[in-house]
Amino acid sequence: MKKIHVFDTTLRDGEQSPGVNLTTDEKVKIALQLEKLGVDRIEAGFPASSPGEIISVKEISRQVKNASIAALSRANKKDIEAAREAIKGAATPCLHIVLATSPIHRKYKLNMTKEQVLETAESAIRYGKKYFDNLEFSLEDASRTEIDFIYEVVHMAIKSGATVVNLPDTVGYASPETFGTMFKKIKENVPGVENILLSTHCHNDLGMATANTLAAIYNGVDQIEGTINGIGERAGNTAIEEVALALEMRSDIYQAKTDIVLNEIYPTSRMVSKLTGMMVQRNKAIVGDHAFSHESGIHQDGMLKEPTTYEIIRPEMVGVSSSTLVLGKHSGRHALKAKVRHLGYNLSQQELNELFQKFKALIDKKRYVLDEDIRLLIDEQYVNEESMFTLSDLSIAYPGNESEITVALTDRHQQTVQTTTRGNGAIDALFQAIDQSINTEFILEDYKIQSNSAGKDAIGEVHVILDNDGKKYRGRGFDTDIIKASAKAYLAAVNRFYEEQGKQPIESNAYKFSI
Ligand SMILES: CC(=O)SCCNC(=O)CCNC(=O)[C@H](O)C(C)(C)COP(=O)(O)OP(=O)(O)OC[C@H]1O[C@@H](n2cnc3c(N)ncnc32)[C@H](O)[C@@H]1OP(=O)(O)O
Ligand SMILES: CC(C)C(=O)C(=O)O
Ligand SMILES: [Mg+2]
Repeated sequence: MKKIHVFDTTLRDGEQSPGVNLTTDEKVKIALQLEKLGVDRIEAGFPASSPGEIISVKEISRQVKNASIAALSRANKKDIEAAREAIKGAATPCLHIVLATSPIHRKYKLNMTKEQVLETAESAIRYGKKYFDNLEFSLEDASRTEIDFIYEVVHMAIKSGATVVNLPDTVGYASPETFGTMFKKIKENVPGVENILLSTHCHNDLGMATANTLAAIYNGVDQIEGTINGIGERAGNTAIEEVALALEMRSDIYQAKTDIVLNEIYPTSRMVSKLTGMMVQRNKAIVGDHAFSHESGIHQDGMLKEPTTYEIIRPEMVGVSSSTLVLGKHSGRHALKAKVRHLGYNLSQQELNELFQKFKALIDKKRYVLDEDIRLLIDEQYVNEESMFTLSDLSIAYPGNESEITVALTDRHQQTVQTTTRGNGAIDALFQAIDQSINTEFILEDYKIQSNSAGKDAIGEVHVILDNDGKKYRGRGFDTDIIKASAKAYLAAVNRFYEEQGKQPIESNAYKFSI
């Protein structure tokens, strides 16, 4: 079996999904989980994009011990220096230089001739090689580049010292047939290609990212790039979990394997979804809620007789499991620990203790605590503990047919702000009250609510996207009370706003007191 190297770009291309802006702590958590998942290289970010990005990439480089850490850079010295500064502490750093090669990008974006593209790329690679043994060069928009020019650029990159050459389908334009042929031709026509890792990076604009990636593997690539849950720019990137499973299930075709630890897939997917706020589509392959559900009679009959009639992947294989252990009012820490393990999470003793307190609080409100409830409680623990504001009190009244909300928010300095507002419904009043408390106005661009477990007392999950001056902030909140879940989601987005801007709240006129 040929080994396929996995280059994860959840923290770089994945973070390019609109509205996703992870804090350093969140990025480190994801990076450590990606390492556990067994990816070979983690693209930690694009350091030249902001000083905050350099800090995050540095911290990831410090904490991740086994996986190689890559940083993206345009083909210029300034970007390369920023990348160098950010990943110099990594165990195995890798500089990733990108420059577009297609006629459209050359003409309209870069305003460069073919010769200028070659010269610019070569001098960037040679400059980068002074500091980095591992260097990847990407021909952005390769799938729309003339094949002869691809040969020239790939050859130049190899001669200049690139150790990985990546051919992305940047705009998701490729089809498996043409994309596979491109790699076959490169292997046949470019001298020295056998001495480097040939890589691919696909986007999902036509829903073919996984198919194109597999076609590339079939035609000889050594490395694939992608993200968890397929998040990323526009329609997203290749979903790593889909490729890993396709290779596992169809080794008869591809004769290739990744080092992905399959049963870490589901916990990783959950973590990425919760921290990015990007919900996984229910029918998404491998990690969607319905990926292993069987609804119709004939299928259920088949499953009962012999699961392989309708199930090609055992859910446990990817870390999805349901157990017969029922958690209730009288359950203790041992049962909770066993359930947590069964659900695919590894928690420290302190995390388990915190979860136990939350579990006991929930069982006072809910008759049965289901697997999904436990997952939500764990996911909620991922919320940044360093939040600017937390919800300390909330009450609702309906005087004269109007909705009136009183909300109390506590900041990091233990100052509490209390505001009472009326609105056109409880949610309108609630969000206005929060805006007034923090003296900042957000546009509510999206609001979604769903029940995540069964029963009238189920936990509600709310997602919001807020807009402030054109920038988007996502937030998520859980509670058995949906008004509280909405307040938590709104505050999670507000906290992201403050985190990103490094801002202090503006003094508000709301009633303020210390606790
Ligand atoms: C295919 C991909 O996903 S590539 C990664 C995309 N990711 C991102 O862009 C996220 C981070 N980006 C950013 O924060 C900003 O774009 C920055 C800080 C990098 C640059 O910001 P600005 O200096 O304001 O430039 P802006 O983004 O508006 O324009 C890009 C410039 O880089 C040039 N450029 C684009 N790609 C490259 C490249 N690979 N190498 C060299 N120059 C490039 C463009 O031609 C343009 O130059 P111009 O100003 O001379 O026309
Ligand atoms: C930086 C490159 C690899 C990229 O993201 C793309 O071309 O899509
Ligand atoms: Mg990309």
